[in-house]
Amino acid sequence: MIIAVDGPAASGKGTIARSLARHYGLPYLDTGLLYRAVAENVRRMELNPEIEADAVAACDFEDALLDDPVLRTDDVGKMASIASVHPLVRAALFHRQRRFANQPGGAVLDGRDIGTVIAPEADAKLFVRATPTIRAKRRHAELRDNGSSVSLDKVLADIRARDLRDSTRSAAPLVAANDAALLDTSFLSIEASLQRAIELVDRQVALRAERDAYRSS
Ligand SMILES: Nc1ncnc2c1ncn2[C@@H]1O[C@H](COP(=O)(O)OP(=O)(O)O)[C@@H](O)[C@H]1O
Ligand SMILES: Nc1ccn([C@@H]2O[C@H](COP(=O)(O)OP(=O)(O)O)[C@@H](O)[C@H]2O)c(=O)n1
Repeated sequence: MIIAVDGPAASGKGTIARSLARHYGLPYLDTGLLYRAVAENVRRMELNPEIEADAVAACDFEDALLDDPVLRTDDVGKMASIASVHPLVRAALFHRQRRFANQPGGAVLDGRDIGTVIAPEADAKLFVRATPTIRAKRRHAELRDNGSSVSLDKVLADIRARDLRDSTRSAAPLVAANDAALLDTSFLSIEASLQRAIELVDRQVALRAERDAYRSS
């Protein structure tokens, strides 16, 4: 079973996707980390993420980079959003994500374009959202817990800028797939949003099974 979880920054998609993976016993990939690794590599190579050839040159990174806590910072998130605009960057990361999604037994992936581009055939798709202010408060608390002194205003401004860039780019923009179930976590606790996510996945999987049975009857 492939489960695609998409949504904007700090909507709760990672929390939900990780828990769905545990619940269904599936491997999990946070695809945002791949784009964050490219961004950090661009910085280390002293290249410019706005230049497509520079960003592409940074796509060849060591897997160990994915474990570096620096990838979780706000600045790297912003640079990732700049580098991920380029079609050739997305192409360079495409096969790795497809392979992960297509492994025997399936997988859970979260990102921006999982349900639309990486795994359009996914058995279940969620599009997770929450208001920008609530997302900024969550991300601010998270960054503060990790030792950052960034202000809430700056986090909110960064989230708004990232939403705009991610949803207006021409290559694989942030958009809900037509067949994705919407899950607004603004006023749900983590526990309640997980519960709802499991209900939505189970419902999509049951509907798909019914449809397949009908077609082959
Ligand atoms: N429903 C929720 N209520 C409160 N906090 C949440 C909720 N969902 C996630 N969080 C917290 O918000 C932060 C961002 O969540 P995360 O799952 O990493 O978002 P995303 O993967 O969409 O960027 C984390 O600190 C997480 O614990
Ligand atoms: N599948 C994906 C995942 C992330 N990204 C980009 O990478 C940036 C960082 O993604 P992320 O998922 O780690 O960010 P958060 O939602 O955790 O803040 C996003 O703002 C997107 O621009 C993407 O383009 N496609």
